[in-house]
Amino acid sequence: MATARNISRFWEWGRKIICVGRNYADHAKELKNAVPTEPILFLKPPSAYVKEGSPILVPLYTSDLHHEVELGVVIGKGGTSIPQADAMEHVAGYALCLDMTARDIQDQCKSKGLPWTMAKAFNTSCPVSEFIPKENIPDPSDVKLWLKVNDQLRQSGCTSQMIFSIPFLISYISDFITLEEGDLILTGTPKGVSAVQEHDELQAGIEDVLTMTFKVNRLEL
Ligand SMILES: O=C(O)/C=C/C(=O)CC(=O)C(=O)O
Ligand SMILES: [Mg+2]
Repeated sequence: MATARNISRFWEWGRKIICVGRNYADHAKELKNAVPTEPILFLKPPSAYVKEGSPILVPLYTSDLHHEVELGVVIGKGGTSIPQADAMEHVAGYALCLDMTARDIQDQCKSKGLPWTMAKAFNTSCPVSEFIPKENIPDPSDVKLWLKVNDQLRQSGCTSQMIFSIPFLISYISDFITLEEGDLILTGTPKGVSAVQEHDELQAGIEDVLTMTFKVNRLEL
């Protein structure tokens, strides 16, 4: 008999991870990019997930791995062409997420006009916290996020700074990618992204909600 899947373990479901890029003007500017007029999207595979207790692995081909702290939205009810007014009914909850990015590889991809897959979608590129039920974040448009590397504050931002809101993103994405229960949307990072090294400890948090900690290791051959 099939057992019911539990949304609080969404990372085990094998669903897609849809990421929004340059959704904070301060981050777009720090990397010398234009502020977008439409959402910029890319994907990570489910093999990108890593949970606390397991390390973030630096791919062998990068020497500039960056952290990006982001609010993740966990989809509870799937849909296509979801109206913005109904979008929040499709949210089961949230997760604190890191969009680990091989910045040197991303820069190479950008200059060659190639997709960002090697820079963004490698194993362990999506560290995630525990599932946060929707009720625990009554106003997702006013959530304070922070990230420290070895106890030094690197990122501090608020979802109120997002260019495209969560309801808008859900509606926009669902117009051409059907959203399914268990999908995760990464909503973009505020400024302060920087490089991490082997043996670093990353600590990130959502103010008044939760914190999470990850060690960085280099992938062994
Ligand atoms: O365009 C760039 O140089 C970099 C963009 C990103 O990495 C976008 C994000 O992932 C983000 O803004 O969160
Ligand atoms: Mg990102």
